[in-house]
Amino acid sequence: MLPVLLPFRASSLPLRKGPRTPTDTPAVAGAVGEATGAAGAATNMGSPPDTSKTTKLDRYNSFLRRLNSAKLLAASTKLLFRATLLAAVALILLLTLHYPLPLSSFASSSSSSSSPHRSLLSSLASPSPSVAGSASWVREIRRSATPRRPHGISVLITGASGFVGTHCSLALKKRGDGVVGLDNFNSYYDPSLKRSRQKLLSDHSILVIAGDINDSGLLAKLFDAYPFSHVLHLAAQAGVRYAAKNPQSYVTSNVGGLVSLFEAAAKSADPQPAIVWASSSSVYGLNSASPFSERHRTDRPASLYAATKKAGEAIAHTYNHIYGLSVTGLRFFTVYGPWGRPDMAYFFFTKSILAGKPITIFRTAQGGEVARDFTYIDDVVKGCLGALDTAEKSTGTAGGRKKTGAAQLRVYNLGNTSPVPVTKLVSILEALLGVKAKKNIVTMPSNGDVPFTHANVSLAAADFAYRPTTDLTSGLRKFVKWYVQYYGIKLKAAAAAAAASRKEAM
Ligand SMILES: O=C(O)[C@H]1O[C@H](OP(=O)(O)OP(=O)(O)OC[C@H]2O[C@@H](n3ccc(=O)[nH]c3=O)[C@H](O)[C@@H]2O)[C@H](O)[C@@H](O)[C@@H]1O
Repeated sequence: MLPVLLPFRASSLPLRKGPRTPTDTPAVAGAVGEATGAAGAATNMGSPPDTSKTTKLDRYNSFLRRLNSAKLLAASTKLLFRATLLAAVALILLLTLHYPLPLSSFASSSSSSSSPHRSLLSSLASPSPSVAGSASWVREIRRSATPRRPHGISVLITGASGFVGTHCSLALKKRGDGVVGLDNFNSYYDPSLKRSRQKLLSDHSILVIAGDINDSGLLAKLFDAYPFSHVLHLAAQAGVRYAAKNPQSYVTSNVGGLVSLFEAAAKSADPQPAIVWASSSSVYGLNSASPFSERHRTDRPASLYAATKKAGEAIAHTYNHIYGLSVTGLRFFTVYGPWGRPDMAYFFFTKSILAGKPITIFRTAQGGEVARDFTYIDDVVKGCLGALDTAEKSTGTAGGRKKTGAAQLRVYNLGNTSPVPVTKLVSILEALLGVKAKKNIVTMPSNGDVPFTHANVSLAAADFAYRPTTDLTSGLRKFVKWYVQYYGIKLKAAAAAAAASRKEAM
């Protein structure tokens, strides 16, 4: 809320308008009063005082004094008003910087331009942010969080402007559930893509709050604003190889952020929500038994990323055990699709292939193919919704004081069940883009990658009918369609340019 200013109305004071005279200033008015008084005293010595004159003079003097003190008051009031106004403007500026615009303040024009991210940037300039905790902020949250169907759920989605977060938000909203997003819009990859996703969600009346999961005050306010039945916790530092470059960011988001969220859910939320969160197939690490089953060992992570996700599963156990939080971990297997993550291979391969630039394809130390159980986003979304729908209530009391019984604790693989070599992924992309890739085949660097992943999803199939249905070619076709539309690429022209640059390089 903006501070409400109630300025004095200087004009309501009895001040004379018109040109200034010497009596307009207190110093001159005082001098006039004193001189008149001295003259009066001299007259008193010789003859009876003309009381009518002195009384008039006294009245006149006192009127002048009142007039001048009123003017002084008016002048200082004006000064105070201006200073308050200035301070208010400074405060508004400060708050705008700290709390970027909520989604609802975006222009609601549903741009059909080939590059919506550009139109979004202009809409970001629109003012009127709501401050966390203010009445209008709470109203916006309640509007977005309230389900529109009988028995609908209300979900707080962290990482809502991320890849999986965006798709899950839309799917939940579509079926009538309430959704509020939280995202810190960090710059791990192009934040304008995250803002474009936010705009997409805005167009579907989904509010995304700009904020960090490590901000426990903000989390408390969110849980105060609405009794969310569920949290879908997707905010994380993703990426396997980046962990070697920026290890601390993984600890901050995937361990610190997770604890911060569990703390708020256990102790601030009333009632405690059920939590579904994103773990990762990477927890299987050096596991060689295949396909990966939830019963397999996960104590040999190959990257710090994997180690923080594994730590998350252990932390989930603790909060479930102590506070009765209902927690479900989902081990995602290399999720891909429209609105995807630019740090992932399928995404940046596409960009490089279209630009006629070389791509690096890893092979194992033994010279074998590296393969992934690439999973299409729509299948993963179905898995997320299935997990939310079958999540039982938490059993802890508000304030995290005690639990009334054992709470649900689950973990599921969400994969595609059919690993595909990376070389095959590249040849599918080449066919879809109509461009041959320039390939550098190198031995997989030992910075966290594993040679293959392969999901056994029988547990998710049994518990919430999870059945992946999208093969890699169909899924990549949808991705490429989105990619060229989003970036405004004319595929034929791009293919011709890439072919020309290939010829040049030969
Ligand atoms: O499912 C998972 O557990 C993980 O999936 C992905 O990790 P990753 O499978 O390594 O996905 P990409 O980075 O897109 O790599 C895909 C495949 O391409 C290979 N690759 C990657 C990069 C490159 O330059 N060349 C290359 O051949 C990788 O070795 C891998 O086999 C995500 O980045 C993680 O956030 C997620 O948790």
